[in-house]
Amino acid sequence: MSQITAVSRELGCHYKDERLPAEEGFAGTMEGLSQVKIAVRKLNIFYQDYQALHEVSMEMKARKVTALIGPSGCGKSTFLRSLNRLNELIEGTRTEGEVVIDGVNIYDPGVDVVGLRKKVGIVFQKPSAFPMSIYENVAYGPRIHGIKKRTVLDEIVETSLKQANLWDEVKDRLHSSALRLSGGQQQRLVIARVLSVNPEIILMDEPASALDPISTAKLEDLIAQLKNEYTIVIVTHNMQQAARVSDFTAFFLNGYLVEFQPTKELFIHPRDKRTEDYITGRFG
Ligand SMILES: Nc1ncnc2c1ncn2[C@@H]1O[C@H](COP(=O)(O)OP(=O)(O)OP(=O)(O)O)[C@@H](O)[C@H]1O
Repeated sequence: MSQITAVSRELGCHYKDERLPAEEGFAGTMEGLSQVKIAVRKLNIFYQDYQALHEVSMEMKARKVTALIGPSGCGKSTFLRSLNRLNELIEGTRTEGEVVIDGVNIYDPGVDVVGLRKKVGIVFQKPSAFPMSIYENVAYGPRIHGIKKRTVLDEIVETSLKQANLWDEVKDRLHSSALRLSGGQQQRLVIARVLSVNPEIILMDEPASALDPISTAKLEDLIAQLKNEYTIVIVTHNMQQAARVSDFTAFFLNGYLVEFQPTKELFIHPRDKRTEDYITGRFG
């Protein structure tokens, strides 16, 4: 099965080259009316003298999943990390342009970075449970933000684990080491940890790339649930995954945003030849 046929299956429709009628009426529907949560304007990012992103502008909508796709090294992770100012932890990086979240440019002087990273949580590729109990992994963030009362922490831990679809699997061993969990469980634990501090946006950098197919399916189900409450931006190498989980897809190439469209539109009617070449597997 070709890559594009596999993607078409996930979308429940057909790519134009498959010579079946493409779906119409995608743009301009309710999608167009949802609120913009993150607006990126003319973003340039440099590692020392190397420019990793060039004049990237795009808007991500509230309670939608936006997927970032593109070949290795095209700038997806750099872009993702710019959304909660994580790049500045890497020495020698420089950012120009604006990332406006709920009307505030997060690069303005005076922005509280700790508060920003609470509001915009991130999940990385490799599940990174802390070497402590399951309970303490989830209670860690709320404790740092000043919550001490045990009953409140208990409630946060339970709610976050339930939201991350992990509660039933761990409720009888909350005080055993998180490192004994499987990779898929650890990844959901990390998501519970992110949820425990009440974020509004969740960034995910290839969250399923180290997971087996069953854990990946669970994670994708979880993403579908979480978007009812959170705005999600996900980097993925897997186009079928982008087709399955996202509402919008951005295609990056060599540090440039080549195309950004509703996911179905991008996969059925790519506007740019380079997007078409990438999604049909001609390179990447
Ligand atoms: N810390 C760094 N120092 C210098 N250059 C970097 C650094 N991190 C990334 N780069 C460079 O910036 C460019 C974009 O990297 P980035 O990791 O954002 O791409 P990516 O699309 O996420 O790649 P991948 O899919 O392989 O993770 C690459 O050329 C990379 O080599």
